Amino acid sequence: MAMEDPDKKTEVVLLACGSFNPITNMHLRLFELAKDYFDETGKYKVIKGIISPVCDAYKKKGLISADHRVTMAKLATKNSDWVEVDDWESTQSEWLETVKVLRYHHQKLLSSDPTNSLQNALPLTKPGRKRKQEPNRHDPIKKKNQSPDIKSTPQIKLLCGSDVLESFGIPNLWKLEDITEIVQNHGLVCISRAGSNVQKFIYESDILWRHKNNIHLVEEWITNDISSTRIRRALRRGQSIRYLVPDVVQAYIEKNNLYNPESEDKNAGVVLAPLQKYASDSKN
Ligand SMILES: Nc1ncnc2c1ncn2[C@@H]1O[C@H](COP(=O)(O)OP(=O)(O)OP(=O)(O)O)[C@@H](O)[C@H]1O
Ligand SMILES: NC(=O)c1ccc[n+]([C@@H]2O[C@H](COP(=O)(O)O)[C@@H](O)[C@H]2O)c1
Ligand SMILES: [Zn+2]
Repeated sequence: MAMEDPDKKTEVVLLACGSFNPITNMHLRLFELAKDYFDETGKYKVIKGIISPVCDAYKKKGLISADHRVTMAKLATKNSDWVEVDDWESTQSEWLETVKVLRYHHQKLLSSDPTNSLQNALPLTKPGRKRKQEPNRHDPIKKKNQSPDIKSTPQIKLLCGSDVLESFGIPNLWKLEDITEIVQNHGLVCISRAGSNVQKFIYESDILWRHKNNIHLVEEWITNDISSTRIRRALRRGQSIRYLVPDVVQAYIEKNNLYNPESEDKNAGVVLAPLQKYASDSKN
């Protein structure tokens, strides 16, 4: 039997995309749950977590400005030594598909990796020269053949709750090619509730079933139904949100009076960006 070599663990970066309107303790828990899961496999090492708040052009009802959402996420992760906030997606003027955010962070990891010879040979910014898609390192054989001092670029996996996975089934919300690229080239980590039917959902989808080895289901045993919607609702009703969001986030919300009936009316009656995009696609 092969001995476990800690140096040969596959490094993983977790990327969570969402509104974070506002960030809650549960969002932070997602990262801890996923990290524990990967640690326990003995095969992966989570080296970083990235929170990427969606941009304002997503047009979700009640979505307050990205500036505030990013600031709150940064406050919430100030004490974490491995989870950080990236504002690249949030500062885009148009809504971006999640797969594009994954691609961006994958490229960023490649370009920051000094041991990556592909990167040295093909500069990212070279115009008119299309980079070949970097093969992912899901092949354990390939990994074993690498010399121990050469670290492969980490894999970047999309971290989400089961509602996001199940939203793959909503018509005109996700493109099949995007779902395919996410599960085939990157991977998905889904935090699910005990007894949730994510497994059935995967079973019923040919594409998810084909790539089920790249979909990690993490069971959340200490269940917690905190959601941003409920936080905003409590705030509108003047109820306490203490212990549901970090104290610094609560203080920031109160100081800036971020959530009220008016803010909840933002984008009322506006169609969500992906629905707008793909519904018009299917008409053309
Ligand atoms: N209680 C939870 N359990 C599992 N996943 C969660 C939970 N709350 C949020 N998530 C996940 O966090 C990510 C960001 O979600 P989002 O910003 O929509 O937060 P939310 O709390 O679901 O907000 P909203 O109520 O506005 O939809 C998503 O992947 C979502 O599935
Ligand atoms: N086709 C897509 O890539 C697609 C569709 C719907 C939502 N999303 C993303 O999923 C996340 C969902 O966030 P909410 O649960 O707050 O709506 C957002 O980051 C959004 O950009 C992506
Ligand atoms: Zn949500």
